Amino acid sequence: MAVFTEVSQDDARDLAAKLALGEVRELRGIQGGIENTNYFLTTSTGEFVLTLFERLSFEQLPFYLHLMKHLAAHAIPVPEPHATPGSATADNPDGRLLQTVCGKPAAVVGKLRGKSELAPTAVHCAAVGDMLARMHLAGRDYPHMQPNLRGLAWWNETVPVVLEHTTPEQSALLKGELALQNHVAASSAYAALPCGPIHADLFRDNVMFDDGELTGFFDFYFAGVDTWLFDIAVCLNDWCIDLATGRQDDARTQAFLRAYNAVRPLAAAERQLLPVMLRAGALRFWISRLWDLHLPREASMLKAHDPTHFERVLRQRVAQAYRTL
Ligand SMILES: Nc1ncnc2c1ncn2[C@@H]1O[C@H](COP(=O)(O)OP(=O)(O)OP(=O)(O)O)[C@@H](O)[C@H]1O
Ligand SMILES: N[C@@H](CCO)C(=O)O
Repeated sequence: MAVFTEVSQDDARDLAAKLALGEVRELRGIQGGIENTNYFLTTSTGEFVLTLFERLSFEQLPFYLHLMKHLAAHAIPVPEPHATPGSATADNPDGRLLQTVCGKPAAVVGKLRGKSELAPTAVHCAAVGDMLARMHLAGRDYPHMQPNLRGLAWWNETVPVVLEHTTPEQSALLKGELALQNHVAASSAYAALPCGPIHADLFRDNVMFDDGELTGFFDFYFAGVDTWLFDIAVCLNDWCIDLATGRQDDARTQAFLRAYNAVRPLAAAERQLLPVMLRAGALRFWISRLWDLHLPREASMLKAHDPTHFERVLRQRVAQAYRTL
């Protein structure tokens, strides 16, 4: 269960008072998630999610919290972070969104309606594609900058660490794909890709649906400024594949891309680089899953995600790229 840090009723009462959320009715640890400590917090004024950040620092967090606030203000359905009343200033019109609970950085955001759709149809994929394009456009005037902290620099740092735990065939694939991504990142086509704040982890378990309606994107804590195409690739690799084999599902892929394109048409460089970006998206999560499995955090009592899933997805994407050459 994803409660690395126990929050007491007293802590919750103090926080609710500080944020003017009313009287605490219930505080319940959330099962699921592998990064942060999450609680559902019910008060006399509503339902919220309290997150204690286990890895991100006080310096890194304002980027994510202000991004959520910005997107919510642009009608993108995301959980809205709550500010300490009266903390808004001319320099910081959103107010103080970051709190401290049990010595850790923490935030309280609105609870979204619904549940994740783990077996999506083409209709769900179209809804995600449409909203992702809207989110990218809404982020264009977001004034803060923080790179994708799980981008190419992190892959270059982390691959040598995980290679100790992989077979010779896996090591060859990891090294070859990393070399390819470094080469692509230095190309003029890559430099032409449009960039902005991206979610970077928009898997099925980070989107809510209620009765068929998309009610929100959440878990923005891997967001960063990167290419919009990387966000698209991450989605296609999770929403639009056959989960058993890692193979692309053409109907769902087309539905996603058509809906995205209807809001924001893909640029020529994006069409050109989509196959290699799908490989980048698979590589990113293969690396992080290897890292989470073989270098677990001390407090982790969690079931790590299976890295071989993304090895399969990557091998499928490599084979697919050759087919389209
Ligand atoms: N704003 C929200 N509204 C409703 N439910 C939420 C919200 N935020 C989190 N949850 C619930 O809490 C669970 C865990 O949250 P989350 O996915 O953010 O975990 P995490 O450990 O921070 O991240 P990760 O998915 O990267 O492991 C979600 O699956 C969801 O059920
Ligand atoms: N979405 C990630 C988990 C961390 O957000 C994965 O499936 O590996």
